[in-house]
Amino acid sequence: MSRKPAASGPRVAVIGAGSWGTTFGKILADGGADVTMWARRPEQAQEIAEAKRNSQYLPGINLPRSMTATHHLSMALDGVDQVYLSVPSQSLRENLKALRPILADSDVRVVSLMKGVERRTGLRMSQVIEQELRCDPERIAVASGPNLALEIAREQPTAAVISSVSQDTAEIVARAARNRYFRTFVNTDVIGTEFGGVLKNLIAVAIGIVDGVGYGENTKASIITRGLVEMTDFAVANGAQPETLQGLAGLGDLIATCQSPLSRNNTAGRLLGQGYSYQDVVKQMNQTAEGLASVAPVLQLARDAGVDMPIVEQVKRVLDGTMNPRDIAPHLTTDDDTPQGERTQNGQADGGGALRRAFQRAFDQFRNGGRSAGGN
Ligand SMILES: NC(=O)C1=CN([C@@H]2O[C@H](COP(=O)(O)OP(=O)(O)OC[C@H]3O[C@@H](n4cnc5c(N)ncnc54)[C@H](O)[C@@H]3O)[C@@H](O)[C@H]2O)C=CC1
Ligand SMILES: O=C(CO)COP(=O)(O)O
Repeated sequence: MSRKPAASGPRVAVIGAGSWGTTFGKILADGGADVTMWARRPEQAQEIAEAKRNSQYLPGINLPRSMTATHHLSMALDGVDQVYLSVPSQSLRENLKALRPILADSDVRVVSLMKGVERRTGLRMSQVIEQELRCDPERIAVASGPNLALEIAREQPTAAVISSVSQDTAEIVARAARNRYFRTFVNTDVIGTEFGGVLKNLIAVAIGIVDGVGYGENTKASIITRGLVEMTDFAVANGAQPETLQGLAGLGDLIATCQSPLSRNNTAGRLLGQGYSYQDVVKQMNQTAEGLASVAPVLQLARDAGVDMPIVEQVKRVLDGTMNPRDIAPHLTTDDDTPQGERTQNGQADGGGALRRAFQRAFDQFRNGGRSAGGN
């Protein structure tokens, strides 16, 4: 048996050996980390550990020799510095319950690779992690960006963003999760970074519907552009910074997911556009299409924040079978047709965020006796 090459980086575990978890394990191992994958199924763990393959999720890809795998959680987590989570979002909470006894009182950093919100609570994945592990948010990071797994597994050059409320954590994780084909940037806007990944899935379902019914590039470009406005309004109303949505986790991922036939959300939309019902689509998908479960909680959050999301609303109606996919448009056809400002529904550049920040700066300056309060 060949000896495992020594790692130069941190010891990490990746929980979930589907297409993204396994690809991220490869990214980390190729960057020098000592990686152990945890797979739910023993035969999958065995294939990764022994054959250095994950033939179901990454056909044709050779995994690094240094990467190993187990289906025993305690073995995967033994002595780790960082844990990366990549299971379907709706199963995260139950998985965290098993991790809690091992991770709760440690200083291990926990990184979400997922792009969904919890259907029952509307919580983002980092919020579910914080609740279930009862851990300091400074220990949590999220990774997002235009990251179609199979392209990265083929080592095609790609960028991503690592976000944490702690700049330190973001930088530590970004240093581990980079190599010659994968470059990570950092930010501290966790809300914007997570919602970017969640919301582009919903717009990708809409674009799939457009493809499925056979409409062309104008319809797609209109929906992508108005979709970005919808994403920005929603995220900003929920506390994000608008510029995050212009970055890799917003616009970048929107482009990748809407354009690629590799996208499962796009594929699900295409089937809906071709006339398959929601139930048929779920049966046909053998991988995770997070957008389908995120539609309802996102619309609820939008209603709570007073944000209109006409494109996401139409996706919901198609899923519910109450709208003909051929009626999909960048606007609701039932809308009143009063001309709207283009940039956002409020006619402001970022849903009011810039205005709010300007007020905050003026207020801080006033409090400081006319001196600048510093920061931004
Ligand atoms: N595949 C991609 O290109 C990317 C995916 N993501 C995100 O990564 C997350 C994981 O997605 P993928 O790896 O693509 O999905 P996948 O469908 O390829 O794999 C899911 C994995 O989770 C396992 N699993 C299913 N139910 C489970 C449960 N109840 N408990 C534990 N494990 C369970 C499956 O056995 C499989 O190993 C999603 O949130 C997705 O949005 C993010 C970026 C890229
Ligand atoms: O998040 C992704 C690319 O960044 C993957 O998209 P899908 O989940 O639609 O395949």
